[in-house]
Amino acid sequence: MDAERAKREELEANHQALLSSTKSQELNQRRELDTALDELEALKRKHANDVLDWETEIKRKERQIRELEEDIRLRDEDLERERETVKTLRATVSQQATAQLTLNSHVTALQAQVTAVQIALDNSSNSAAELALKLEAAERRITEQAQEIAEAEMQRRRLHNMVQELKGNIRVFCRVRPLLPSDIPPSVFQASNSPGSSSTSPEDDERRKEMLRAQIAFPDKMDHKEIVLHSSSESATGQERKDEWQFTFDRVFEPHSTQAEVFEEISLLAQSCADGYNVCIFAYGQTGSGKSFTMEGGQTESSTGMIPRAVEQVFRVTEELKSKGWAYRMEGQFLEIYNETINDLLGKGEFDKKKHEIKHDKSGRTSVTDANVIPLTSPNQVRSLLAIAQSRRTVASTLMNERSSRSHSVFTLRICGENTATGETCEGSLNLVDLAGSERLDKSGAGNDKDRLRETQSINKSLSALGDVIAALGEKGDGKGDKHIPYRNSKLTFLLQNSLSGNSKTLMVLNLSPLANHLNESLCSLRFATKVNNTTLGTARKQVKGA
Ligand SMILES: Nc1ncnc2c1ncn2[C@@H]1O[C@H](COP(=O)(O)OP(=O)(O)OP(=O)(O)O)[C@@H](O)[C@H]1O
Repeated sequence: MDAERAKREELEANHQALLSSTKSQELNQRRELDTALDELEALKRKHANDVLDWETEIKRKERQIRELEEDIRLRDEDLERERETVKTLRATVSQQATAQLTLNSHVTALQAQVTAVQIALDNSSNSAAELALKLEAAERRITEQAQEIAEAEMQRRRLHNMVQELKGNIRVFCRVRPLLPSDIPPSVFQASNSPGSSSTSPEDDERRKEMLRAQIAFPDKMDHKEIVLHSSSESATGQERKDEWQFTFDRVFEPHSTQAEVFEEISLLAQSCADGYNVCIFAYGQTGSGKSFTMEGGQTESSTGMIPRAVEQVFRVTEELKSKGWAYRMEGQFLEIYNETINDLLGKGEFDKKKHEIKHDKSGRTSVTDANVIPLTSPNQVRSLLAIAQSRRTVASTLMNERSSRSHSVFTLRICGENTATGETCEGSLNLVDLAGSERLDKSGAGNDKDRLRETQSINKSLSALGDVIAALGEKGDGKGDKHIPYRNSKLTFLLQNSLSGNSKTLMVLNLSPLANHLNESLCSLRFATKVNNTTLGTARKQVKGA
């Protein structure tokens, strides 16, 4: 029994020990469990945090993905466009390539042509070189011949000049101006353009112009010395009456003659003032007949008048004579004679109020008191002086020419030369005179206007004084040595006294209007010029020519 008890006790003890060990084990396990639970809790929290972080990250990534997807979409679009462009470019490149091929074939064809042309050109330049040589030789020949012709012409002119001088020192040229558009009354054109008119052809216009023209013929086609005027009229008995007037002058210029052609004939005369002659060139004729055009000319090179051409010629000659030891001094004076009063056209101010007097000294020099005498250094300077003078000229309106010059203008170029090598000196003068219109009273429309009447009377007085002086000089040449020369009858003749007598050379250019309306005026002018032409100035007698 004891044993059983002991055993039971042992068992109880063991059970007790086991229980306590189990208890402590349980305690331990519980502690471990708590720790594990704590850890689990911490892990759970961490996990929740991690989950939150991941969710945020995922959202960010999703946004990035969306952005990337948009980017990709845009890029795809770009790519598509680029592809289209590439496609178009490929098509263009392919077209260009085709065009290039075509061009290449053209270029090849052109190169072949160029080669052919080059060969032809080489051949041509060889023949051109040969032709150039021939041309050069021909040009040389032509230049030589032209020089020979010019020398022969100069010789002819000199001989002609000598013959003229032997005949006497007064010459008369006659120049007929062309018909101007301003000569044609508007009614002529109205008639040709009126609705009822049967024809408007240029031939008809020409025929109508022909009716306005005076019948003037120039029969002498060789020497150009004759002019013939015709007129036909009806007599009181109804019969047709034909008249013809024939005149001969030293030279007759037809309407188409140029300023250069007229000057050619007077160039020797102009240059002889450098040899010490007194030269006087007058332009005579009715208003509007072309005196100012002949003497002063127009604005263009070809229409330059006798005054600027003569001045240029004198400058040229004096320049040429420098090589022969001559030195020249030139001076100019430009006067106007209006109503028998002298105006200085080179004076200062708008109007010349000074009273000028003409003086002749014993040595044959003429001077005008208080008139400006300007040293001349170049033709250009003379041109500007002429322009100043022109603007100062007295012009007034008459029925016959709107810008009618109612005064005489006298341009004087005085030239003094000295030859330092030979000791010679010479003094000459060139007077270029643009006379006032020569028409008679009734035609100029002066009848009703007192001032115009006075102008016309003084113009007529001085022109007839000029005629009388020339006639008296002619009679003196005829052997009536003591013949009185009425220089003092007009300012014009008194001013030109020394240039009209002695060794002076005088040329009168008679200007004529081409109009039938002016035929009577033209006849008066032609008769006056014939009287002058039949006069002898100087030593020899001029031959009388028929009129
Ligand atoms: N040979 C010509 N060629 C062309 N036009 C000319 C010619 N002669 C004259 N004329 C023109 O005729 C018109 C009248 O000429 P200009 O004024 O020279 O006449 P004028 O005789 O000097 O007249 P005025 O006595 O009034 O001075 C001008 O318009 C001028 O340009």
